[in-house]
Amino acid sequence: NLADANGHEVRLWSRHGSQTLETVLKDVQIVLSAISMTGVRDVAFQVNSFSLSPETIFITATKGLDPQTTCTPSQIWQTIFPNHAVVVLSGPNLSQEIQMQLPAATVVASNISTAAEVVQLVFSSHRFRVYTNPDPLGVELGGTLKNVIAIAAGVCDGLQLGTNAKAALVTRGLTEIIRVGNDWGAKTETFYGLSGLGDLLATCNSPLSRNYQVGYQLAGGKTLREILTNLQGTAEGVNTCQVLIQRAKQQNIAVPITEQVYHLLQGEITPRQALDELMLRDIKPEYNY
Ligand SMILES: NC(=O)C1=CN([C@@H]2O[C@H](COP(=O)(O)OP(=O)(O)OC[C@H]3O[C@@H](n4cnc5c(N)ncnc54)[C@H](OP(=O)(O)O)[C@@H]3O)[C@@H](O)[C@H]2O)C=CC1
Ligand SMILES: O=C(CO)COP(=O)(O)O
Repeated sequence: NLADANGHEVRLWSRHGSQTLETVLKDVQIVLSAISMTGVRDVAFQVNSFSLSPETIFITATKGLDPQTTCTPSQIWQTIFPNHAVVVLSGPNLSQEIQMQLPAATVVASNISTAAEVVQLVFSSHRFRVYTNPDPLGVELGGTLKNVIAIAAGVCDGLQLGTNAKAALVTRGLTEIIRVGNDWGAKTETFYGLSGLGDLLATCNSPLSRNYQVGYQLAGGKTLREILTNLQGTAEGVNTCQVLIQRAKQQNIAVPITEQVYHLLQGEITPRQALDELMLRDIKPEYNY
């Protein structure tokens, strides 16, 4: 554990553990939430029922969107804890590689720069390089939206479409992420950083990624149900795709790759049909300058 290695006292909580959440949170200075999206609101409300110091900083590492409200996890934490600093931690951080102590970098982002700097110090080491960033929404959306593109990248590799196709998919995927992110209020530059392009590259190129695995195995002919039953951990991109489609429709944003991933996950089309749909779209300029 990175914070533990830096000499900090770290306490872990899981709903299956023997200690109550209240006991674990007694007198803590920082609360790091790395639960999957489905549990965020519920756990945040539980935490709110305990008395915490007003100085307590919340860190959120969850990469998902709330199906009811389309809110990001940090927006949920900030709404429930309006007077606390909330920091988003996100980057190209495949957990198995971090556990193997391989070198990695990440981003900690907050509207309150001093809180981001505190968190930067807690986790920084010779094997984990931590950058601060003042755009928490952009950092969070980069980590969240890339999961949908990672599903598409897994399909691309599963169908053996080649390196050119993969490069095109990932690049146009980033364009799509930026379009959604800008509309949401995030800064374009953030998506070219570690939590955007960086995490997109890691996730789209690694069989360690659960989201990539979903796409790869769909291309291999498995059903989504079969894949999710056997998957170790959560592939957030499956739910994120649904929420993203909803939001893109509301806001009238073009998200062609996400649309095909959505139809594929719904079982409405085959991976080959999704590819044809993408390739046969109307021709257009690369950018609307
Ligand atoms: N910020 C970053 O750099 C990274 C972020 N992530 C993100 O972190 C999140 C977790 O990933 P990961 O650990 O791999 O996922 P897992 O599916 O392995 O773990 C999810 C955890 O959330 C817990 N959980 C879910 N719902 C609840 C609930 N209602 N109450 C209490 N606990 C709950 C689960 O508990 P239980 O075991 O009891 O079900 C489990 O411990 C995901 O959103 C993922 O995208 C992942 C990698 C890097
Ligand atoms: O977000 C991740 C790495 O940064 C983990 O990706 P998966 O959730 O697809 O495994």
